[in-house]
Amino acid sequence: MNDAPNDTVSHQPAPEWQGRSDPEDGARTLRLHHIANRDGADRALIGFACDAGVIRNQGQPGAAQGPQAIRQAMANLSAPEGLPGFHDHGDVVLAGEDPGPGQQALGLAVAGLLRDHARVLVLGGGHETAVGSWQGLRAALPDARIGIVNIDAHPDIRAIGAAGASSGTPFFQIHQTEPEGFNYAVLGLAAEANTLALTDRAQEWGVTVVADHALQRDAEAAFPAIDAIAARCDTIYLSVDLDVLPASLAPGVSSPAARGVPLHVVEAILDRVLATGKVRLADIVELSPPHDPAGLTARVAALIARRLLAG
Ligand SMILES: N=CN[C@@H](CCC(=O)O)C(=O)O
Ligand SMILES: [Mn+2]
Ligand SMILES: [Mn+2]
Repeated sequence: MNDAPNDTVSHQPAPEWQGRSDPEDGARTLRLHHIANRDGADRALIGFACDAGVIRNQGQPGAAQGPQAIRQAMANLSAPEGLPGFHDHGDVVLAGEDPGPGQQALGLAVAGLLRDHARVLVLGGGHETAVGSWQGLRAALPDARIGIVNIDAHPDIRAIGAAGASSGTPFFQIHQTEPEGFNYAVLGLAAEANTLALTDRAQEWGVTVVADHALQRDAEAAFPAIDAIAARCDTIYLSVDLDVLPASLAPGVSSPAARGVPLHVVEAILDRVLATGKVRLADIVELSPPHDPAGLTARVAALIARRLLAG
């Protein structure tokens, strides 16, 4: 990994992956912890231990513990058929109040990993993770038309106020950097959780929005948006904010959803996006372990991570 840009950022090496083994059942007993850090794997994992953006966004701190909790929940999941392995590159850790230096370090790391891997999965962190994820993809693919698919109750296009950039501003920041060719779809938006100013801005910027109401039974309503972005873009950055899920399943986020989009619908959306063959980069954000006492949200995040590594 590249050197951290300043002393508020450090790198925590990947932990040892450990878990259950069942040798008595023969060869096909691999779990994710068995295939972590295997030579030749073309999938990479990196964490962003940061909740500075959530705190600035008046949210609940805790997302900095997200990467470790997701890894732990992943370890004993079965290794999917056809996934030979993945490399874990540890965490970029931000200690300060400004997420910027951490996002920059994450971006450098992601860019490096994209050179050697077909897909990189980032474990956040608050949704400020997205700025680092996107910077890494842009650095690795300077000429690509990037499409962004964000599965989220919120568009996260808040203007930057006195507090500075936060977990509510990442896609505003990306739009500021590249207003031309801003290809952004938000799937699962909850009208009640966003002011009209934000939905107006989304409309003004040509953001594709599919409401949570349209995604209660199945994922059909999201397919045209996914297919259109795939047709327009060379590569897709897929971001999954766990607060899109109902609070009954994902209580451990800063801003839990009363309604939310059911997990089977989120999974069908993921499969459709992965089936485009254009996902080089994905992230899972907003897990807050202190608000997840039973570890349920981490388990849901782990299922999503497994799918994103495999698909
Ligand atoms: N990451 C973004 N989160 C939401 C949080 C809203 C809330 O705390 O109620 C947002 O900024 O819109
Ligand atoms: Mn978000
Ligand atoms: Mn959200």
